[in-house]
Parts: sequence; structure tokens; C-alpha cells
Amino acid sequence: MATWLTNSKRGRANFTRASTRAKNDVATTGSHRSDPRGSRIAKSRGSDRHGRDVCWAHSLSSSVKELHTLQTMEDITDLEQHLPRHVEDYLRADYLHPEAVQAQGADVAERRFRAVLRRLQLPPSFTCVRYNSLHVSPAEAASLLGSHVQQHGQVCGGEIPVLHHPQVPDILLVPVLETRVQQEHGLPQVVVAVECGNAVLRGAHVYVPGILAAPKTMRAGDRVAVFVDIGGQCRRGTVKPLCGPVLFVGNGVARLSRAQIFLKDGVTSGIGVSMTEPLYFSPSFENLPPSIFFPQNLPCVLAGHVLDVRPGLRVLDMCAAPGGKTTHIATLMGDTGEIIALDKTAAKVQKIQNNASRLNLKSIQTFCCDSTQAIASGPHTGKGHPPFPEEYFDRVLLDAPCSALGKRPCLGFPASLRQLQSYAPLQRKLLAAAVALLRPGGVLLYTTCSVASAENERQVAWALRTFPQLHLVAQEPHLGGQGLPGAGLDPQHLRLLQRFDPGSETEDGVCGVSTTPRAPHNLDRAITDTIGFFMAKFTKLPISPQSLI
Ligand SMILES: C[S@@+](CC[C@H](N)C(=O)[O-])C[C@H]1O[C@@H](n2cnc3c(N)ncnc32)[C@H](O)[C@@H]1O
Repeated sequence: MATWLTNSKRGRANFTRASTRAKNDVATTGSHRSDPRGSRIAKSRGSDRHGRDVCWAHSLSSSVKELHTLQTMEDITDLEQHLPRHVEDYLRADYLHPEAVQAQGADVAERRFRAVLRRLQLPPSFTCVRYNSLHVSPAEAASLLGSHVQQHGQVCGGEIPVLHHPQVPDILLVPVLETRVQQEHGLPQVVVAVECGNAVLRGAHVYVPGILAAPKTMRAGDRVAVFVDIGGQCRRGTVKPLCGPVLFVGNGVARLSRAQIFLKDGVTSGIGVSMTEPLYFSPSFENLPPSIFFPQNLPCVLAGHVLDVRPGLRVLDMCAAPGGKTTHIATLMGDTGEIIALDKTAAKVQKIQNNASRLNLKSIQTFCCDSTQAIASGPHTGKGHPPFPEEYFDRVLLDAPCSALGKRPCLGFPASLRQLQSYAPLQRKLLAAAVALLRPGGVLLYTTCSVASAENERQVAWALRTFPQLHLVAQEPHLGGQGLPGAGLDPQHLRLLQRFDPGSETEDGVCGVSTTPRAPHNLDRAITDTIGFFMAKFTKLPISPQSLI
């Protein structure tokens, strides 16, 4: 459980509170860990409860008893809320909307709201890694990842399973473990920025640019305690480490002295603190074979499957960078067909290209383009590059720019209310372009990594009102919950939506909170306790039987 330290001026009061925080599609990955702690590790195989092949690592000198899966009731109820008040209010309006309260009951709605606020600050229960199904079989992928976890999981000891998911064919799941490492008095205190803290909670080391404060006496090799500047009040380079509300995220070993980090001409990149005793442990995924593995959050992988692609189709990914979903789509299409990936930022387009070449994919064409302007106004001359003629694509993915209020963990949320509200108008413009570019009978998939109804259900209601030719259709696979009431959608529509809501009801009957500790191979948790994500799948009418493919 994390420890919270208050502003040093008010004394170093310790309150035991846990808290915590990837947009994006690409999950933040842990970095290389080099503290073996003497574990002897052997690998074995078995079956999970669905009879699937399971590959896991056993530590023979196991410290598994010290490990806990996330989210026991105690963990959750002790959490302190670190999201800014305006963010809480923004979400309260959705989760406690009178229709939502009426549909779920006041208690459930309130618990769900509280659970989402808390869960957004914790890392998800599992790290999800997609493997390149064009290059490896499921068994080969599990074996490769199992060996990797075996090598890079020693820091935690214990048994770290690598699990297949029964309904998502091309992913492997590795549980995130809570170590319950305690804060030790007397250790030098290093304060890091929120983004850095978020990454540490997903298994990363502390990189130099993330370090805000370190004591004058800190030397390379010192054991240090690492805190996150959740108050945003710590100036870079300060020696006084506790300069505002900070949150303990684990202990580590400094690789550099304070002078090396902060002096002019000091070190500006690389690892500053190796996290040897992180509060949450996830093995490193950094050195995985890049052509085979791609860390990606589970709902984001699901989006590729729900889009229902097959070889030979013409597919548009309107907001594609860094290319997590584009590369998945290309893989599902056997690296054939026409896959157009647009993004309005040139540097980000380069990232799509890098990821495509890393995964050896040749079918993706990238363009730097504002997708709201991607429709040809007059008769179209060129093909295969923007602007495109209307109704040119069989499939359109609109993974919209959004507030990312579903990223986890999210220790602080810097966006103002105005910024939060700025996404909806852009999403509508992009939706209008998507509808124009989709051919009748084709599929449009709209997704966000936000839990805010204004970016999700209300956008769907607007799209259905504005484009009578659009119709919601069922999603396959459908693993998430249904849409949140309150946006004017009828229950039938809500059931067709897929919402991954960190505060949603679990099979335990308690919103987002398990009353019993879970085994690290409980796959239900991978669905109920993932990032916040939303998917709406549309088709466009009129559909003649010939136009359905
Ligand atoms: C949610 S991210 C996309 C993540 C990506 N689909 C993936 O799976 O890796 C949204 C992207 O939309 C891009 N974007 C924002 N406005 C855009 C616009 N008007 N046209 C095209 N791309 C845009 C941003 O640069 C950002 O890369």
C-alpha cells in the first residue's frame, strides 16, 4: 500500500493510502530489471481453467507469499482521491446522471462512480502483450514470453503466469503484482514527475528526465525511496524533496549522484533509479523480440477484432499514430489489401511507419493528413492517397483523439475543464468525415480511451440523430459492459455498445471491487480491471445484399 506524505511544512505525517495511474493504445511497458535477488527460476507448463495452454515461471526460492494481486477490498477503500476536482465533477455528471441512477439504483451508481475514480489511479491487473500471429503460433508466443518473464521477473520472485485469453486469440496476459513494499524511514527521497510515476507503477525504472528532486548527498549506488509529485508543486532540481503532496511508489537504487543528474552538462537520459522494490511489479517487456511482440491494452486489441477485417478489404484508420491498431489490422488481414493510416502530425506518422517496419508489415500506407479534410470535394482523380472519394472504404476505424480519461494509472490529470470539453467537437467533425468515407454496408468503428459519456454515448446519440443512414450493430467479441445510461440512447442501443469501465460491476456483485483477493491467473479481472475504453460499431444503410461483404 502506498504511503502519502504531506507537505513537509505540515510535518511528515504518514497516512496509509494507496493510489495510483497508459492513452493510448500502446501500454506503457516496464523496463529492464537487473536485480535477480538470487531467485532460481524454472519454467513449467499447464492449463488454465479454460483448458488453454498456460506457460508460467516458478521461482524456487519463492517470495510469492509477500505478493498480492491488486484490488482487495482493503486496497480499494483506503485509496485517496488524487484527480482534480473539475475532473471528478466532469465524471460525476455522467455516472450520477438521473437516468444512470434510475437504471442502476442510487447505491450502485454511487459505488461505480467512486470505484472509477479510484481505479483510474491504479495500474490494471494485467499487462497485455499482442503477438504477431503471422509469425508465431500461440504456443510459440507463450513459450517465448514465458522465458522472457522468467528472466526479467526475478526481482519479484514468485510465480508469474503468462496466460492466453480464451476469447482474444492473439494476446498474452501477465498479471501486475502488488508487492506491498513498505516505505522505510531514513532512506534518501527522490521525487519524480507524474508521468514518470505513472510509468513506474506499470513496471518502469525511473529515467533521468522524470527526476524532479533528490537530496544533495545522494550518490550512485544509494538505496532511495521514490515518490511522485502528485501535487505538481515540486520544482526540478530542488534539494528539498518533500515540496508538496507526494506519493510513495517504491524503493530503488540510484544509478547516478544528484550532481550527475542536475548539474549543467549533467546526464540527461537513461535510468536514474533502478526500481528494485516497486510498489507494483510487472516484468520488463522492453527487450522482447520487436517483430513478434507489441504491448497493447486488451480493449485496444479487441478493437481490431471487432472491426471485422479480412484479406483484400480497403481499410481506413483515420487517427492512426502510433499505429497499434493499424498494425493489428494489417496482421489480421494477412498483410494484404489496402490499409491507409492517417495522422495529422508528421512526427507521429513516422511512428506508424516505424511500428509497421518493426513488425515486418508491408501493406500499410501512411499519410500525414487532417482526417476532417480527407474527403475529395470534386471528382476524384487520384486513388490510394488523400483526399479520398466519398464511400471509398469498406472499413473505417475512428480511434478518436480524446481526453484519455481511461488511461491507467493516472496519478494526476493536468487537463483543464475547457481542454476536457474541447474533444467532443473535433470528434464530431471526424465522425462526419468517417460517415462520408464509408461505403454503404461497410463498418465504422468509433473508439476512445475515455470513460466520459460526452466523448462516448453522447457522441453515438448525436451520430444516430445526425446521420439517419448509420445503424449500431453488434460487436464480436463483446467482452466489455454496455453503454452508460443518460445520453438519450435506448436500452437496445446501450447493449450494442462496448464500454470497458474500471468502475463497472464485477461478478462479485460489487462495483469494481473484489471482496476477496484474486489469484493472479483470474482472467475475468483482465476484462473488468483494464483501461477505460469505449467502442461503438456502426454500419451504413442502404444495404443491398450485394453490398454486404
Ligand atoms: C487515440 S490516438 C490514436 C492511437 C492509434 N489509433 C493507435 O492505436 O495506436 C489519436 C491520434 O489522433 C491524431 N489526430 C488528432 N486529430 C487528428 C485529425 N484531425 N486528423 C488525423 N489525426 C488526428 C493524434 O495525432 C493522435 O495520434
